[in-house]
Amino acid sequence: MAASYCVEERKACVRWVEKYFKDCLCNMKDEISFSLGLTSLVFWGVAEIPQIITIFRTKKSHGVSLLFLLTWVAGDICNLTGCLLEPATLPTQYYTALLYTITTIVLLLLIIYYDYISNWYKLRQKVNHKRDEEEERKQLKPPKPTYESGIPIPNGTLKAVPRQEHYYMSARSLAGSGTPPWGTYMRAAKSGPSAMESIHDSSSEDDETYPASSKNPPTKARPIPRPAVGSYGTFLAAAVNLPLKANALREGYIRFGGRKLLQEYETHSTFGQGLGWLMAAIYISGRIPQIWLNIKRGSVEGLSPFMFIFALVANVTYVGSILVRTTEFESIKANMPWLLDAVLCVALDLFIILQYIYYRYFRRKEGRGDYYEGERAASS
Ligand SMILES: NC(=[NH2+])NCCC[C@H](N)C(=O)O
Repeated sequence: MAASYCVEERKACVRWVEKYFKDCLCNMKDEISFSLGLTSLVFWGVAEIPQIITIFRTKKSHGVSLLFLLTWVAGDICNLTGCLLEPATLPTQYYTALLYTITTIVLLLLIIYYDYISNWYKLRQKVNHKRDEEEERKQLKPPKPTYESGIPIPNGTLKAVPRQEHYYMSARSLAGSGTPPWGTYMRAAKSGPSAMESIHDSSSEDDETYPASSKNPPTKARPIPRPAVGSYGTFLAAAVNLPLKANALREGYIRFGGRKLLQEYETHSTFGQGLGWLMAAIYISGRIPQIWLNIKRGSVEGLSPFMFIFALVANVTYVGSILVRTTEFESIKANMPWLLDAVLCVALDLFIILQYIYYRYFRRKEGRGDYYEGERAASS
């Protein structure tokens, strides 16, 4: 790639920055701006890691507001698109947006796992365990035969059948019916002939009849076939490709002098600006659920203060990177949603950090916070 040249400074752009960030550093101001942008990128890259660790350690996510994280993801989508469409934004802004979108999605998946999937799995295990116990108990103590209840057996003489026998027979008759188990058609369509083979295999197993007096009655649950993993692979490939495509779009804009070109297409810029303002509104309002959650719980247990400290540093350096680069009114105006958002988020993060200090160190001593209650319960 041919290095670009700063006409004003009469020197080549910094090569690696141009190569990897598509940015040209001509002078000291550009270099400071880029360093600040890079600092912001690093801080955003690590900001959510302390919260991820806290959730991993406690296996609970009750300290962080799910709504707050959802607003982050919604804001991130607007941000990414806005950065792509607004030519006045810096390349580091775009890469930062890409990075924190990924870390927030990881954090969100972790919360969904601990709050929903893991709980649901534990509950299911409990239910299964209970059912197994009940079944075991039933088998140890077979119920007394009843002669009034039960489904009449076709071709059968009207003789009294003990209840337990009815249970085995009806289960077997279901297994032997022409209806294949749920999902087997799907497996056949996905995996072709080999799947058909396995279906036949399993149905031949089903066809085996177990005498009612057999020592091993067919009480074992039949495994339900799972869908093939291929479809997840397709999804993953598409997801990985998406940022690359977005990047290509951005690269295309830049290569063809896109920043200037896009400025000529007012509609793009207006749309980018609109998304920028929407993003700012979403990000700013997103802090409210977290502040409210802290107040409601009267505690900050399970919340990592480092997430907000790092976010604060990241937002300050982000503002710095924009303002150091240019003080031209036009550029500042175009970057206004990003600047305003970062400044207001700094103020709100400061508030959350103060909340943290209050609930963690002052309220605790007063004996009203969760910590105090928890400690009291543990010591008693
Ligand atoms: N997923 C993220 N971390 N997004 C970054 C949000 C940036 C925004 N200025 C804020 O502090 O809320």
